[in-house]
Amino acid sequence: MNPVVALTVAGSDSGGGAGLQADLHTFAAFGVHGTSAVTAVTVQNTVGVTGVHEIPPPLVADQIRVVVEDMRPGAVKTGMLASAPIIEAIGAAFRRHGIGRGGSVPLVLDPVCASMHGDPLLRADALSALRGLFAAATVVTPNLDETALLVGTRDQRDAARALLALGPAYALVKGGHGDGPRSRDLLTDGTTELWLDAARIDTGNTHGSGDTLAAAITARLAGGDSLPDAVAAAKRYVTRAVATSYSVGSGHGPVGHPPASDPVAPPGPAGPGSEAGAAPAAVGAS
Ligand SMILES: Nc1ncnc2c1ncn2[C@@H]1O[C@H](COP(=O)(O)OP(=O)(O)O)[C@@H](O)[C@H]1O
Ligand SMILES: Cc1ncc(COP(=O)(O)OP(=O)(O)O)c(N)n1
Repeated sequence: MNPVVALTVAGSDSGGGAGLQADLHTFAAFGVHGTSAVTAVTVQNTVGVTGVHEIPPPLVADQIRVVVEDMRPGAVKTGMLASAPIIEAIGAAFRRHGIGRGGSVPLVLDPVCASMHGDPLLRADALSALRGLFAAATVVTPNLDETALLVGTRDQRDAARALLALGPAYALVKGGHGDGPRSRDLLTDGTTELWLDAARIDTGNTHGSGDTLAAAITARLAGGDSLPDAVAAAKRYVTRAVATSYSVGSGHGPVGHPPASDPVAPPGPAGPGSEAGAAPAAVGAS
């Protein structure tokens, strides 16, 4: 049986811990075939980011086009988007190919602004372009540093409200960078609230945790989960990923990517991977 397909639109982390490398590891752990549109190449290791080379915007859009036309991803994730022109090219490509709200393919938007060391991964003048992409998202998944930049607050409920005003169907506001004993993330669509709670694991090796959470949501959405079910499965997965993190290099090591305990089932005979399912995938974008 052929696997379902997911697409990540993200930057490369030469250290292999975060970015599209973490996304592809996560997709594979869920049994999902991972594809990628590279937005930027970062010069990065466990200590920090020392260089960024942006990919020309038409080339980013073309990577999306060839993947979508040929392989029909069931869900799409965005990570490091680097600059306003790249974000605008991606937004146009998403509209053209029916990705995100208003289309048939769910979109998980992780608004990456900086690495865990504070190195910028988004140009300062690109914040408004990034906010402009939110209306296309099924869910946005910022951490509290990102909510401070995007909507001016670190309070999880206030941030979720302000994010939803920008148009995504759901906001998942991560609380993971605090110092408390729990790792609590808030998922809301403005009507219902779901707190995803796990014990904080005592480790400095959490590089790639945000990417892994968002990629796991994407994998489960590609398999047809509802958004709340996908987020619950992804939270369970990222907790295991942090629990299996390891030291490599002299800085913050990466989270592990163990096989998922609830992998995505391949599509049935009429699914998106079969000839009978050759129409564009419609897997519950909300
Ligand atoms: N030490 C930890 N123990 C358990 N869960 C963690 C830990 N660090 C992060 N997480 C979880 O990993 C996910 C990603 O969190 P976070 O590190 O805040 O993202 P980002 O990498 O975008 O900053 C969240 O669900 C968070 O609660
Ligand atoms: C190329 C690239 N993309 C994203 C990140 C950030 O990864 P994330 O998992 O959100 O967070 P940290 O691991 O940096 O806390 C990155 N570093 N590089």
